[in-house]
Formats: sequence, structure tokens, C-alpha cells
Amino acid sequence: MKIFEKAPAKINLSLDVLHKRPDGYHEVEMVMTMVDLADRIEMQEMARDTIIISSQAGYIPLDEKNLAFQAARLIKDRYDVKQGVYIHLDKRIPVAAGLAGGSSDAAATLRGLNRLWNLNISNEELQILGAELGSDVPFCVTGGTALATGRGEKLEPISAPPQCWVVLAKPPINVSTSEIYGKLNARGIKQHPSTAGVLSAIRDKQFDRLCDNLGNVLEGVTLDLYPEVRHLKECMQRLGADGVLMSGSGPTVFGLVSKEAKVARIYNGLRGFCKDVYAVRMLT
Ligand SMILES: C[C@](O)(CO)[C@H](O)COP(=O)(O)OP(=O)(O)OC[C@H]1O[C@@H](n2ccc(N)nc2=O)[C@H](O)[C@@H]1O
Ligand SMILES: Nc1ncnc2c1ncn2[C@@H]1O[C@H](COP(=O)(O)OP(=O)(O)OP(=O)(O)O)[C@@H](O)[C@H]1O
Repeated sequence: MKIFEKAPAKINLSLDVLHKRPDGYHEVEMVMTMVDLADRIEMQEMARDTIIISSQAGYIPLDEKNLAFQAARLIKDRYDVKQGVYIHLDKRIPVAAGLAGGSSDAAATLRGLNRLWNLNISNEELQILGAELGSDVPFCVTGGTALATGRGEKLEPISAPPQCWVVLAKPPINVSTSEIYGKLNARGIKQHPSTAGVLSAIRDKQFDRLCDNLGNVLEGVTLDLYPEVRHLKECMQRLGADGVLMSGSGPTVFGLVSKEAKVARIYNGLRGFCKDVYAVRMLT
């Protein structure tokens, strides 16, 4: 049997760091949601007890370093599954972009193999398994929109943000999440984003208030290290996006846009100097 799963990209509408923990991770408070840009994952049963990964993308690992491979191995080990699986990743989310592409592939693999092998694992259990693979994986298991705390694995679902367009642009650089967290001075954060403001704007479906409250404490770190990300953010603002923010640890910058008429102008303006630009809808 062969099954398919979609693995959408995430963006952080708010990303605050409360403190650095003794285990090295940072205690966060984030509002995360998904956008309509997704990898497609095909999973096919194999009688032979092995995991094989393939992808058209030449720039991701296809061995045990791949997060989909790790997800398949984890579920096989924990549930004592003796069958194998062939997993094809049709990558559409840019890699190492701050859009949780690998995490979403891992989450989609957990969901898919749960179905393929009739394991009847609850979403809560899949999220607990996912947390072993990465901090963003539990959110990607269920998706939607959520307030994430802890190191990102404690999730409280909330209602969807007001419907809008999302323009994403990724400069041609790779940013390491651990490097950006490592360079953040958690005690010296001067202005924390208003996660409460983002939550209330979403609850009241107030698009303008949502745009005014977007905030990410990692943005300053990445913008100082990579001036091209700052430049991209300024361009998106100049081109008229209603709210602009870097996602995760970057380098992707997203712009929220309410009027469809503006989207083409922003997209074309960015495409003039940036290859990786996408105009998508917020997933609601
Ligand atoms: C930046 C975000 O993508 C925002 O959603 C996440 O916080 C990071 O999620 P992720 O990439 O799944 O992160 P992980 O794979 O768990 O961790 C990568 C590295 O980021 C740092 N890290 C991650 C999460 C967190 N709450 N505190 C951290 O300090 C740690 O150095 C860790 O070694
Ligand atoms: N299935 C996968 N898809 C993409 N990258 C993967 C995958 N598996 C492993 N990787 C590796 O993971 C690293 C991070 O890639 P990913 O696209 O997940 O980053 P990201 O979007 O910045 O993640 P996050 O937002 O969760 O920090 C890359 O170095 C890549 O080689």
C-alpha cells in the first residue's frame, strides 16, 4: 500500500524567549501557524525491514540524518514494527529557512506511518514522540495555530488568524538555529514581543492589530549577523506588506498582506533580487 501526507511550512507570528534553561534549551512563548506551502510525502510499504529515503532535492541528507528517516526509525522501534518503508520527499519548502521544513516532514512521517501500519497512536502520543526529534515537531504533528511554550513542545490550540496572503522570501544563505539561539543574550532582551497582543488580535480577528504586534526576539540576532536579511525585511516593508517579520531563527522573512491587489507588486519587487519568493495563503 502507498499513502500520501502533506507537510506544510510554519511561521512564527510571535517568538519570545523567557530564559535560558539549565539543559541548554530556551524557554519560549510562541504563536505558530501554518501556511499553504508544503512538501509532499509518499510512503510505501516494503516487506524488507529497512527505511529508504529519496527526494528530488539534491541538497538534503537521505540517510539517518534526514528527519523523516529518524521519525520512521523511532516509530518502528517504539511499536516494534518489522516491515520497512520507502519514503519519497517531494521538497517544496526551502531548506534551513526557519520554516520547519524538516520538522514538518518528520511530523508527516509519524502521521503517515501511524495510518500505514494501523498503529492507532493518538495525536498526543505522536507529539510526545515528535518532541524526541525536535522542538518544532510536536506543533507540526497537528498544525493549525497554537501557543507553544516550554521549549516549543507544550501546545495550546487557538483559533486561526484572520485570512490573508503571506509572501515569503528567503535570501540565499543558511542559518543555524543553534547558532542563533547561542548568540541570543536572554537576560539582555530589551523589548519582548507582545504575545498577548498577538493572541488577542487573533481572537478578535483584527488583522491590523495582528500586524502591529508581530515580534521575534531572534530577529535582532540574525539581522545583525546577516545584513541581507535586514535588507529583505526593509524591502518588504517598502513594497507595502502590512506586517513583516522574520520566521523562527531565519533567514526567511514573511509579509502579511490583506489585499490581493498588493501581492503581485510585492512578489515581483522581491523577485527582482531574490530567487526564493512565494506568495501563499495562511492555512485556516
Ligand atoms: C526557532 C524555532 O524554529 C521556532 O519555532 C524553534 O524554536 C527551533 O526548533 P527546532 O529547529 O525544531 O529546534 P531543535 O532541533 O529542537 O533544536 C535546535 C537547537 O536550537 C536550540 N534551541 C531550540 C529550541 C529551544 N526552545 N531552545 C533552543 O535553545 C538548541 O541549541 C538546539 O540544539
Ligand atoms: N526532511 C528534511 N528536509 C529538510 N531538511 C532536512 C530534512 N532532514 C534533515 N534536514 C536537515 O535539517 C537542517 C534544517 O533544515 P530545515 O529545513 O528543517 O530547517 P528550518 O526550516 O530552519 O527548521 P526550523 O524552523 O525547525 O529551525 C538542514 O541542515 C537539513 O540538511
